[in-house]
Amino acid sequence: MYRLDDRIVALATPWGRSAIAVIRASGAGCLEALDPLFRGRKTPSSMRGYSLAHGALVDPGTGEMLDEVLLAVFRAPHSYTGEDAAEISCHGSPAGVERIMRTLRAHGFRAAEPGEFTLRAFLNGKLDLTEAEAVHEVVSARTANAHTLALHRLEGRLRARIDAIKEKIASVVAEVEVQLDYPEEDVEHPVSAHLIQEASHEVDGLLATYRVGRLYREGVRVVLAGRTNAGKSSLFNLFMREDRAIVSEVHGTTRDYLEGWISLKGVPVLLYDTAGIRDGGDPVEAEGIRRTREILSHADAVIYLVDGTEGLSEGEEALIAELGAERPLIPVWNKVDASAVLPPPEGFIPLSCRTGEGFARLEETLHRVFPEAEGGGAEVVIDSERQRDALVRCRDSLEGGLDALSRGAPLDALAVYLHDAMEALGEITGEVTREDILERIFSCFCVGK
Ligand SMILES: Nc1nc2c(c(=O)[nH]1)N(C=O)[C@@H](CNc1ccc(C(=O)N[C@@H](CCC(=O)O)C(=O)O)cc1)CN2
Ligand SMILES: Nc1nc2c(ncn2[C@@H]2O[C@H](COP(=O)(O)OP(=O)(O)OP(=O)(O)O)[C@@H](O)[C@H]2O)c(=O)[nH]1
Ligand SMILES: [Mg+2]
Repeated sequence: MYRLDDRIVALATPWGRSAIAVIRASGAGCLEALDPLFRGRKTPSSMRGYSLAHGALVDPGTGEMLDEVLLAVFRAPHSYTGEDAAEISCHGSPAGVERIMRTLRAHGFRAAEPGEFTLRAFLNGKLDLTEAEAVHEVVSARTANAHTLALHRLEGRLRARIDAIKEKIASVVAEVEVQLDYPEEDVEHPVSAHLIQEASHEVDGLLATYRVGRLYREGVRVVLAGRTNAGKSSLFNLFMREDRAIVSEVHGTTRDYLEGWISLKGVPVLLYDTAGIRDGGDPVEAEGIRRTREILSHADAVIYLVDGTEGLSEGEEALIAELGAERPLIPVWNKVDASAVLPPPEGFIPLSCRTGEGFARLEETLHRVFPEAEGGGAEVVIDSERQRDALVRCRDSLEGGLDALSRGAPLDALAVYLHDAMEALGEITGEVTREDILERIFSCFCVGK
C-alpha cells in the first residue's frame, strides 16, 4: 500500500501569496531527477548534503524559466525522511507554485499523500510512532502549553518512558524464558515480581496523564449564555481581546452563534457567543435560541450572564439550575459599573464588561473548572486514545501476570501475559504496527508534513 520506492513532492507552506514558498521533495533518485529542471552553478546531483544553491527552475520540455529559487540538498540518510531529499524555496505565488508543481509531477515526481514525508521518516527509522504523532501535534497546538507538551513528545520523552518500562518487562521475560528453556535444571528461581509491579505502576502513571493530554490537545468548549442584552457579546469580545461580536442595546442582537479559540492560561478554549434566551421574537430569533440550546448540550462549561441592572427574571433561577445540573456553570452578575445595579445574589461573580472589573476573577474561576489543567507543566503526557488503549491493555496484562504468579500458575502462562504487555507497548512506539493504524494516524496530517 505505501510505496517507498518513488519520489514524492508537496508544497510544505500554505497555499496563498507569501514572501517565499517551500516545496519539498524526497525519495531515492530525487536529486538526479531535479538535474534537468535546475540551472545553476552546480547540478543538484553533484551537490553535497546540507548545501544550498541559487539558480533557476526551468521546464525541461520548453526551456521556459519557472522561477528564481534556492535549492537545498539533503543526502540519505541525513534528512528528515532519511532519503535523498531537496527543498525548493521559490517565490510565494500560487500561480508560480502551481506551475512548478505541475512540472515536477511531469518529470518523475508524484504528489505526496498527507503525512507521507513523516510516514517515510517513521518507516526509515528516523522517528518512532510517538514522535511522528507529535509532529502533527506540534503543528496543530493551539496554545504555548499544548506546544510544549507536544515538543516533549517530539523529543522522545514519551518514547524514553515507554522504553524504560519495556526494559523492566523484558528482564522478567528473560528470567522466565531461561526457566522454560532449561526445565531440567530443576532449580526454581524466583521471578522478579517486583519488576512487574513497578512496570504496572509506571503504566498507571502514564495513564493518569491522559486527561491532561486530551485537555491541551482538544481544548474545551465554553458557552456564554443568558437572556438577551445581558452582555454576552461584550464578554465574548473581552475574552477574544478584539471586537468580534456586534454589541448593542437592542435585545436579540446576536442571532447566529459565534465561536473563537482563546487561550485560558494555556488551556485551549473554544468560546461560543450565543443568541440570548427569551420568549417571543421572530422565527429567526427562535431558531437562534434553538441553536443556543443545542450548543449548550455539548458544552464543557457554561458562563451564565445576568444583567445586574435588571436582576433575575421569572423562571431564570430554574433555568440556571437546569443548565448547571448537567455541566459546570459559572453564574455572573454583569454591569456592576452601572449606578442602577442590584446587589448580586450569593454565588454570582460580579463583573463589568465595560470596565473589566471582575474579569480576572472570572478567568480564574473558569480555569479551576478544569482541574486537569494543573498537569500542564508535566514532563510527559499521553494524549491519544490509541496510546491510552494500548496502555490499558499493557496494564491489564501485567496485572494478569501478577495474578497468575500469585496463584502459582505455570510459568508459560506468565510468559503469555508478559508477551501481551510488551506487544501493547510496542504498538505505541510503532515496533508493532498494522497498516490500518498507520493510515489512520498519518491521514490526518497536512500534505507536505
Ligand atoms: N526547511 C525545513 N525546516 C524544517 C523541517 C524541514 O524538513 N525543512 N522540519 C521537518 O519537518 C523540521 C525540522 N526537522 C528536521 C529533522 C531532521 C532533519 C535532518 O536532516 N536530520 C538528519 C541530520 C540530523 C543532524 O545532523 O542533526 C538525520 O536525522 O540524519 C531535518 C529537519 C522543522 N523545520
Ligand atoms: N454599563 C454596562 N453596560 C454593559 C456592560 N456589558 C454590556 N453592556 C451593554 O449592554 C448592552 C447589551 O450588550 P451585549 O453584549 O450586546 O448583550 P448580549 O447578551 O450579547 O445581547 P443579545 O445578543 O441581544 O442576546 C449593550 O448596550 C452593552 O454596551 C457592562 O458591563 N456595563
Ligand atoms: Mg449578543
